[in-house]
Amino acid sequence: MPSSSPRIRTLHTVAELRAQLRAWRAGGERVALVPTMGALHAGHVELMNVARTLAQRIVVSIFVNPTQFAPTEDLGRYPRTLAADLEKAGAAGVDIAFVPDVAEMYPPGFATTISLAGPALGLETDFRPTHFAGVATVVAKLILQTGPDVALFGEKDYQQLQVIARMARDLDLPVEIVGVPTVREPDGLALSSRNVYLSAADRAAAPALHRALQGAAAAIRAGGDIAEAVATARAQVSAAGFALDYLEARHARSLAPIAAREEGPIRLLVAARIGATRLIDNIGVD
Ligand SMILES: Nc1ncnc2c1ncn2[C@@H]1O[C@H](COP(=O)(O)OP(=O)(O)OP(=O)(O)O)[C@@H](O)[C@H]1O
Ligand SMILES: CC(C)(CO)[C@@H](O)C(=O)[O-]
Ligand code: BAL
Repeated sequence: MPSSSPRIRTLHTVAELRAQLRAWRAGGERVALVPTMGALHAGHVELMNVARTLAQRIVVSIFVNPTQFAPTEDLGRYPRTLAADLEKAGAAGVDIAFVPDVAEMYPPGFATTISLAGPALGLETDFRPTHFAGVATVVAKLILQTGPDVALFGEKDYQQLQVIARMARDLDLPVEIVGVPTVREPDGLALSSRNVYLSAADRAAAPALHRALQGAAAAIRAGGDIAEAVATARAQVSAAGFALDYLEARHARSLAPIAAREEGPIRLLVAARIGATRLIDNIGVD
C-alpha cells in the first residue's frame, strides 16, 4: 500500500479553498464536506467512506475549534496528529484537507455567534453551556466556505448532529446533512479521539457505558417502563466507576424530553467521566 495518496492537497486559506471549489463546481462535480478536529480514527474514515458514495470530491476540515471548548476543558491537550491524519485521509480518497489556523477562522474583530434552542437544550448544554454555539458557528462557517452538496457528521455526537441538522434547516443552508452510525471497538466502546486519554483500567471499564445503554434499550423495546430502564442504566454506569453527567431518554429527532410514552423513536444519550476522560454515547431504541 502506498504510504500516502498522491491526490490529497492541504489548503490553509478560505481563498484557496473557494478557488478549488469553483473549479470543481464548473465541472459539475458533487462535493462532500467532512468536518473534524483531527486525530483521525476509523470513525472519521467511515464518514469519508460514506462521503465517497455521495459525491465525487471530498473535503475534510481539520480544525481544533477553540470556541467550542470552555476555559476549563482540554483545548490545550487535545490530540494533534496532522501528519498521520493526512495519511489516513489521503488513503480514504479525500481530495482536500482544509487546515485553517485560528486567525483564518476567527480574524481580529470576529463578533458573530449562532444562538440555539430546540435540540441544543439540555444534555450536553447542561454541562458545556457554550459548546454548541461554538460548534454551530464553526460548522456554519465551514459549510459557507466550502459550499458542499452534502456534509457528514457522526451519530456518536448525536445531539451535535441534531443541532446541526436543525441549524441547516433554520438558516436555509443549501446542504444536505447526513448522519453516519457510530463506529465501535469490538467491545462496544465508541471510537473517539479522546479515548487516548483513558488509562488501561479506565479503558477496561469504558464499555460499560454502551452495555448500560443496550440493556435499557432492550428493556424499553420489550415494553418496560422508560424511567425504570433509565434508572437501572444510570446505576450500572455509576457502578462501573463512572461519574455520571447525564443519562436520559429523549425524542430522537427533536431531543425533547419524554414526559410519557409518545409516538416516534426514542434515543438514549449518556455522558460520563472516568478518570480524566469524559465519554459520550447514545443508542436508538426503535
Ligand atoms: N466512533 C465514531 N463513529 C462515527 N462518527 C464519529 C465517531 N467518532 C467521531 N465521529 C464523528 O467525526 C466527526 C469529527 O469528530 P471529532 O473530530 O470531534 O472526533 P471525535 O472522535 O468525536 O473526538 P472527540 O473525542 O473530540 O469527541 C464528528 O462528526 C463525529 O461525530
Ligand atoms: C463538528 C466539529 C468538527 C466542529 O468543530 C466538531 O464538533 C467535531 O469534531 O465533532
Ligand atoms: N466531537 C465533539 C467535539 C467536542 O467534544 O468538542
